Amino acid sequence: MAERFGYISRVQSFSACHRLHSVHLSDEENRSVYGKCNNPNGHGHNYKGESSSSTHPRIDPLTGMVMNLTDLKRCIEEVIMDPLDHKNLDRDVPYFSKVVSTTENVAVYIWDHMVKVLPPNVLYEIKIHETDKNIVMYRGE
Ligand SMILES: Nc1nc2c(c(=O)[nH]1)N=C([C@H](O)[C@H](O)COP(=O)(O)OP(=O)(O)OP(=O)(O)O)CN2
Ligand SMILES: [Zn+2]
Repeated sequence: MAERFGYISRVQSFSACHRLHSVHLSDEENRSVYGKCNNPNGHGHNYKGESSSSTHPRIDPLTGMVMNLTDLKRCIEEVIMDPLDHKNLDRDVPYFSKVVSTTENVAVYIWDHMVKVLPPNVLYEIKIHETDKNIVMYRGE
């Protein structure tokens, strides 16, 4: 039987607040760079994260799966929901105490933590919708 290849992905929404503020910039530079998003009291988002499988995942002929989506769900709970959902990213997540909580850096954070708990060569892309219009994709580069 010819080998088959498929792609899997799981979407998960999470809510968090943050403030765009870089420790490497002065207060005036922060205001200039981030504008309203530098408001000291922060603001919130209903983020939507999507974890997609690797570039060429084989469908196991015995199980019929690329990987069990239940395992991906458990990984998302551990890496995204537990540390990020209903949190203040800058105050509750140590990683963002020195890293500005842009959507790009949220995607990098999720990638760096998810790649440690998934089987090797499975994770292909993390896509984060910060708003309906602002979307970031990260592939581990
Ligand atoms: N490169 C990035 N730019 C911006 C980010 C980011 O993470 N990476 N984040 C923000 C702010 O967090 C902000 O909350 C999002 O911008 P905002 O203008 O509120 O969102 P929309 O563009 O969807 O708002 P509309 O007014 O409806 O267009 C800013 N920049
Ligand atoms: Zn924001």
